[in-house]
Amino acid sequence: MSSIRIENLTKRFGASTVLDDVSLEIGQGEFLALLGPSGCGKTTLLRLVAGFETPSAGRILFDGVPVAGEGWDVPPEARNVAIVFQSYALWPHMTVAENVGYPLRVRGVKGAARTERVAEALAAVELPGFEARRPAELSGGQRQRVALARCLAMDPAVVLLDEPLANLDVHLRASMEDIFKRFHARTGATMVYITHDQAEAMALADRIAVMDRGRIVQLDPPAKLHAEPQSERVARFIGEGRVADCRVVACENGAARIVLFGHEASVRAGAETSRIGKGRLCLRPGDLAVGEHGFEARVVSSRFAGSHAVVTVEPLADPEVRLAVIHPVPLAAGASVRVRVADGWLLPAEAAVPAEAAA
Ligand SMILES: Nc1ncnc2c1ncn2[C@@H]1O[C@H](COP(=O)(O)OP(=O)(O)OP(=O)(O)O)[C@@H](O)[C@H]1O
Repeated sequence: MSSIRIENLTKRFGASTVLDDVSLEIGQGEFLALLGPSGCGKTTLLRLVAGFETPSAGRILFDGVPVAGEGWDVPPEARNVAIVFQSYALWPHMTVAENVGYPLRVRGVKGAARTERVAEALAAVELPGFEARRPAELSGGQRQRVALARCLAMDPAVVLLDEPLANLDVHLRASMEDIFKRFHARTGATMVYITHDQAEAMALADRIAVMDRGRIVQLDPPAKLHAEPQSERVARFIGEGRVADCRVVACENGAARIVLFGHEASVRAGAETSRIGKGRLCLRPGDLAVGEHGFEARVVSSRFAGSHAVVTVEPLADPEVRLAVIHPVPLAAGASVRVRVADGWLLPAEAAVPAEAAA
């Protein structure tokens, strides 16, 4: 396993800057997810780490040793990096055992030693006994597990995964998430995992780097990212967050009293935040409750989600705002309700600009 240090990395293609002064440290054996909308630069960052692209500025170090930038350009094969793509990239003419054993063959591992390592890798991804099959005889999930087993056999220091579950259905994704976790525990490899699926990133990663237009806009463990978004953009991107204007009447030691649509409520704030006046509040569906108290609102629509419903409401005090509320059952459109603020997160002051104005 290697630590990865990315320093002021910029990548331009012609006139467009695809990565803009990105700095990031990934610890030895850490599982880091790169999360962001299509085109934000995730794959480009991964390709730079792998060595398929060279930086326009900045540098990349593995275990403190430069591999790219400022005159350094260690080729991909010398970086001990394995890559798992969504397309699996298995050789169709080879058996599963030959595919998994290929990196070992290249390194000169022969005979029983190779057979043993292949069997071990296949057991780790729960495909024992599949050695003689060809990729065409496998399901999508099984192919992806063979690709992982090939990675495992290589014993890489760094594993880069580019949306490896994108081609799989929902059920397979869940079971593959478990396999990735076990794979990570077994190899101890440093893993960088690209996804635009936040649930996947939350389920797998130690930390998540949220990217937006070539920059990292927040880097935090999943729970903190969800609970304490540092900008309006992240607040909206993660966990169906909605943002509304509020008035802060008291704020200290991580707790704030706010007035939202004429009603007072207690919410969370950054420990260092102490201000009163105008504020912007991030509200997740689970932060609100329909009941006997709270601000008046009208139900716009309801979406049934299995164990509960997500009800969209518009406050009477500001019908432009749409908020989502978790409720046991769907509610009829047009119904009058009261909504209580049970929790919420006061966005840091520097984030209190509308997303459009910040764009
Ligand atoms: N070789 C290239 N030449 C020119 N532009 C490129 C090249 N590679 C990527 N880009 C551009 O860089 C931007 C970022 O692309 P990148 O593939 O890194 O995004 P991404 O976040 O991985 O997106 P997705 O989730 O859709 O894969 C895009 O606008 C893309 O068109």
